[in-house]
Amino acid sequence: MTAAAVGLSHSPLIGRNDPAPEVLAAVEDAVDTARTFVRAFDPDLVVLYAPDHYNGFFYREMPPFCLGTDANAVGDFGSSAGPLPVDADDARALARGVLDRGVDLTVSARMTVDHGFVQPLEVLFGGIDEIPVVPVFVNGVATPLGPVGRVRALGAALGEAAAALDRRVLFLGSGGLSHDPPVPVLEGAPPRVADALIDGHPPTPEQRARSEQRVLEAGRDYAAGSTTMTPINPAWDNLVLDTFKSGRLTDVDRWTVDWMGAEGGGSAHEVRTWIAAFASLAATGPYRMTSCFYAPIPEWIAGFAVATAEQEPTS
Ligand SMILES: O=C(O)CCC(=O)/C=C/C=C(\O)C(=O)O
Ligand SMILES: [Fe+2]
Repeated sequence: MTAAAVGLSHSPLIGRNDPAPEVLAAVEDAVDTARTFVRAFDPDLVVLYAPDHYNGFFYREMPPFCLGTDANAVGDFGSSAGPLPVDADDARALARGVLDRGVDLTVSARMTVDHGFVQPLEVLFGGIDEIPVVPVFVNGVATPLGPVGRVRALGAALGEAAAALDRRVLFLGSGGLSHDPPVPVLEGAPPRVADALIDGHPPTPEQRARSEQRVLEAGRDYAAGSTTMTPINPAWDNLVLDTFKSGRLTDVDRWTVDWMGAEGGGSAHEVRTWIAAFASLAATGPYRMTSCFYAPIPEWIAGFAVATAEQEPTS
């Protein structure tokens, strides 16, 4: 088995509230580097770790992580809708492998996913149906959140299980570093919002358009400097990226939920997807980061990063 990893921030504001042309050009360059890396690696399976934003997972029962043997995208924020080409046999084998290694993984035979899953497939592969995937939801939004070390354990167990497949596997983590976009919170929510977060009533097109407009306005306000959101934190983002770069992944076991939220804002927990992806790669042997780009981009409400990593060649 051959493995590689990519971490890629997502934002619903990409293409809708873009930064200055020179910033956009730098991001496009970095994403191009990642695309070239992926093309050269030529994966035949993508294990995609991504969060959800109350489109597929709700408080009626909110797992810390869940592997899909089948998945359908809702098409929020202009992302593609429809089925993901899930490799159900590999998905089942990986689920068994993770459970065998003592990580209590939830499995879904009909997973609903949103832009968190779709955007990296569109950005890196040009669409959602270009490559077989095994989608793995990693909760990075809905509190309470469990210990970060368990996410590392999930990634490691899945990486070990993947090593048994005769595959070229790309572990892909989707999510921002420090960022605090307007995502609804159950605690203190008005009854109508709480009901939606618990039961997951699919929004009407008008409701979806209103919440997308809210995020767009928040991005504009944030870029203009008038906001109450937690600021993007480049120092923390660089600490996080250095952790992946150095391979000192056990450091994350000391990261607390409170610390991450205080340093990086309410959606900083999405970086759990990167932790899972790098832990999966690390479980297959030593790795090295081959590219790493970072920029704080207020227009996207994102500490935005893209990084690629490959296995160290064996001598
Ligand atoms: O307001 C809503 O109902 C949805 C908000 C939402 O989905 C925001 C998503 C933001 C990100 O995915 C992000 O910045 O990571
Ligand atoms: Fe997100």
